[in-house]
Amino acid sequence: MLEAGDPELIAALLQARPTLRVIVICPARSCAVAQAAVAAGAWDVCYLPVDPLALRQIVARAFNVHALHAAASAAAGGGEEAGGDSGVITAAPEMTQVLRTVSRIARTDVSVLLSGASGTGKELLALHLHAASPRAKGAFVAINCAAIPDTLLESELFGHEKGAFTGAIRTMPGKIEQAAGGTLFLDEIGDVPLPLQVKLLRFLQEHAIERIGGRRPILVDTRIVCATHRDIDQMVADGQFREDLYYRLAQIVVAIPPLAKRPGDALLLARHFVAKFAPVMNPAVRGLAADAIAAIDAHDWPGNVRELENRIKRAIIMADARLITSADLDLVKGAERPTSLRAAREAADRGAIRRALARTEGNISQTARLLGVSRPTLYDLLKSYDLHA
Ligand SMILES: Nc1ncnc2c1ncn2[C@@H]1O[C@H](COP(=O)(O)OP(=O)(O)OP(=O)(O)O)[C@@H](O)[C@H]1O
Repeated sequence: MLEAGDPELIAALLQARPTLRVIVICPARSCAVAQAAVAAGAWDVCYLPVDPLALRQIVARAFNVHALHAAASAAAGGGEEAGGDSGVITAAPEMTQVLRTVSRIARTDVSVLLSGASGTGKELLALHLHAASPRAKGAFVAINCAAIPDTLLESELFGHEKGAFTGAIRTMPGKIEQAAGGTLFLDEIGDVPLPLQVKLLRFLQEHAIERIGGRRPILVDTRIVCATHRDIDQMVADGQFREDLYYRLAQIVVAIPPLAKRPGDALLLARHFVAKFAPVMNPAVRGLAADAIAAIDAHDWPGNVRELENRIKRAIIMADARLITSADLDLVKGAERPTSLRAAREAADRGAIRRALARTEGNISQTARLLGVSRPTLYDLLKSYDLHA
C-alpha cells in the first residue's frame, strides 16, 4: 500500500512484479493523484481519512482475484501467478465460472465443445483444459480446420503413407497421431467437410485411424477438444454437420462470453499485455494514460481478446511517451469517422472483406478471387484485421 502514489514508483513495481496489486491512499478529493495512480496501473485507490471498511473490502477483493488467478494458472500447469505466460487472465465472474467448469471437465473423459466468438480465448482454454487433465504430460496439438484447404485436411488429420498420392514422398503421421497420449484441439470444427466428418466419427467410436493409403487401422489414444464460432445446432438442422458426430464431440458445450460481457476484463487484460510485451517491444512504455483507460472501457471489442492484444502490441510500438494514449491504441469513439489515412484504409479493407465473405458465404477461394488477392494474402488480411470466414 502506498500513500499518495507516485506513478513512476507504481509503474516500476508493476514492471518488476506484474501481478502485484497496488492500492494507493490519496489525499481527500484528489482526483488528479488518483487518476495518475490508476493510469500507472494501481489496482485501486482509497481516500484519506481512510474508511477501514472500504479498505478491508478493497484488500479482500484484491486477495480474491489474486487467488482466482493463481488457481487458474496452477490448473493450467504454469504454476505461476496470474499474468504468467500460460495463464488465463480474468476477474469477471462470467469467465471464472467458465474456468471452473473447464477445470472440472478436464479431469473426466467427457467430450467438450468450446463455443465462442473469434478471439475469446477458445484455444487458450483448450490448453488450460489439457494442462489440468491427466494427459498434461502428453502433447497438445492444435489445428484450425478453417485454415486448411479441404483437400489437405484429411492428410493433416489422419496422415498418409509414402506414395499414397503424388508428392507423398514419405510416410507422415497426422495430427491425431501426433497428439497420442495428449489432446488434439480442433478449432473451427464446423468447417470439417461432411466426408471427413464420417472418418472423424469412426475414430471417436473405435479409437483407431487409417492413414491415407494405409492398409491397417492404427489404435490411437487422443482426446479431442473442439471449438467453433458457428451455430452448430443450426448446421445440424441444415444437414451441414452430422448429428451423430456432434453428440460424440459435444457431450458438454462450454460457452465463452465475449470480452464485452466480462466487466473489467478488458482493462485487466490490457495491463497484462502491456506488462508482457512492453519490456521486449518498447521498454520505455510503462502503462496506460487515463484517456487510453477510458477508451478501452468504452470500446466494444468485436474482435475480443485477440483484438485487444493486437491493439496493445501496436500501441506499444507507436507510443512516444511512457504511457500509451487512446491515439496510440487507434480507438476512435462511437461513430466518429477515422481521421488518419491508415485508419480509413483499414476501415475500407474491413468493409470490402466482410462484404465479399458475405457474398461467397465464407468461401475463401471465391472471396480471394472477388477481392483480387491471393489466398495467402487474404489469410494475412483476415488475421491482421481479426476477421473470420
Ligand atoms: N483470458 C485470457 N488471458 C490471457 N490471454 C488471453 C486470454 N484470452 C485470450 N488470450 C490471448 O488472446 C489471443 C487469442 O486467443 P485464442 O487464440 O485462444 O482465441 P480463439 O477464441 O481460439 O480465437 P479464434 O476463434 O479466432 O481461433 C491469444 O494470443 C491468447 O493467448
